Amino acid sequence: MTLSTPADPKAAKAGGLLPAGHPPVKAGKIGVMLVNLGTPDGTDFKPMWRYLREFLSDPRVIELNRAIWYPILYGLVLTRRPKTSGANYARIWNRERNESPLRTYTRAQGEKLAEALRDLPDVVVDWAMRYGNPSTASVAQGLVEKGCDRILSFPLYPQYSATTTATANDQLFRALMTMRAAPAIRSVPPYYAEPVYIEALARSIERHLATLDFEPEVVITSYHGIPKPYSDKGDPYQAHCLETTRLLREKLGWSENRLIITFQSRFGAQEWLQPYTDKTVEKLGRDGVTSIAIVNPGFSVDCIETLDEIGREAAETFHHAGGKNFAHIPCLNDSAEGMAVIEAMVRRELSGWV
Ligand SMILES: C=CC1=C(C)c2cc3[nH]c(cc4nc(cc5[nH]c(cc1n2)c(C)c5CCC(=O)O)C(CCC(=O)O)=C4C)c(C)c3C=C
Ligand SMILES: [Fe+2]
Ligand SMILES: [Fe+2]
Repeated sequence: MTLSTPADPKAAKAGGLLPAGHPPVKAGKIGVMLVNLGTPDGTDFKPMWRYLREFLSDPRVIELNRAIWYPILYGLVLTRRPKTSGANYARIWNRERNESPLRTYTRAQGEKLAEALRDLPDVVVDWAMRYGNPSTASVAQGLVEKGCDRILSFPLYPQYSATTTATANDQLFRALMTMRAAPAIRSVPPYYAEPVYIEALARSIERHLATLDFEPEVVITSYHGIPKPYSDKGDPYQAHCLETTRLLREKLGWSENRLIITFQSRFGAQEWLQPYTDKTVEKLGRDGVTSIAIVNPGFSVDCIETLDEIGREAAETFHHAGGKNFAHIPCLNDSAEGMAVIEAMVRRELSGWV
């Protein structure tokens, strides 16, 4: 069959040259997909078990040999953790929507981004999770069905780690494996040093500190940790975190003693990146520091790790160690500063496609 160049290029995009009987070809749209980590569908044992099983079965997250890990996972972790973690999630649950804050904020980011990109009529925005719902596969499929033959995926992690960014990308490509007409893919790179991100963090910190009735002597930038061996083997995550904190310190004009870096959320027995957040908070309290604030630059939205582990646990640790004033600075979430970062990254990475 000879195909001739159509007078209307849009007709070619829509499959205008197809032989009779060929299924319609949907094309011409560009999907933008925000991807966050994932979260349980409920706080009861079953949904917690399902979420933790999917998360902790990911070999990017737990690198142990499966023959060693699965008996521990199924015999120890999944028999206890769904209950204890579920109780923590219950404390921060968004009861109005019956969902976790991570999902509420990620949805809000998606909706606000769609609004901000209204000048790009061929762009369709959606949001997905690496673990749980809405799944990466279902959202990618939905975008393709809407006519997206290109998808820009945005793993919402400012600092790259194989345990987060890489596995989000893996999951998207895994979804493409079952598609006959798979879209072209671009992925937003880590943005740990982007001026728009550093500026947003600095403005957000200043704005929240101005609302406090005390001035923190020390502000901690607390990042989710990873096991130290992952870092030693070449995961650039620690370097990205150190650079974000350095640039933030520079932007705020603060000293190395005023803005410090720690790592939180240890899991399992091995050593994780240090210094640990909980130990540091305890030491500051014991050393006579009376006022501190903690900010979580590595979390795009507030979640169990920021609201409960920092907002509740770290505050308790500090008070028990003798500290007086504690503040948790919210994540960028869907604030104007936060949306400026997401929009700037997306517009830049869409170049050549729109
Ligand atoms: C070995 C285990 C884990 C690694 C490695 C890990 C890396 C990592 N995680 C985040 C971001 C988040 N983690 C969250 C929750 C969470 N993380 C782990 C374990 C590892 N994370 C567990 C078991 C959980 C579930 C909660 C619990 O049971 O303690 C979340 C919050 C999700 C939510 O629903 O609110 C985020 C976000 C990063 C950035 C990271 C490595 C850089
Ligand atoms: Fe985690
Ligand atoms: Fe935690």
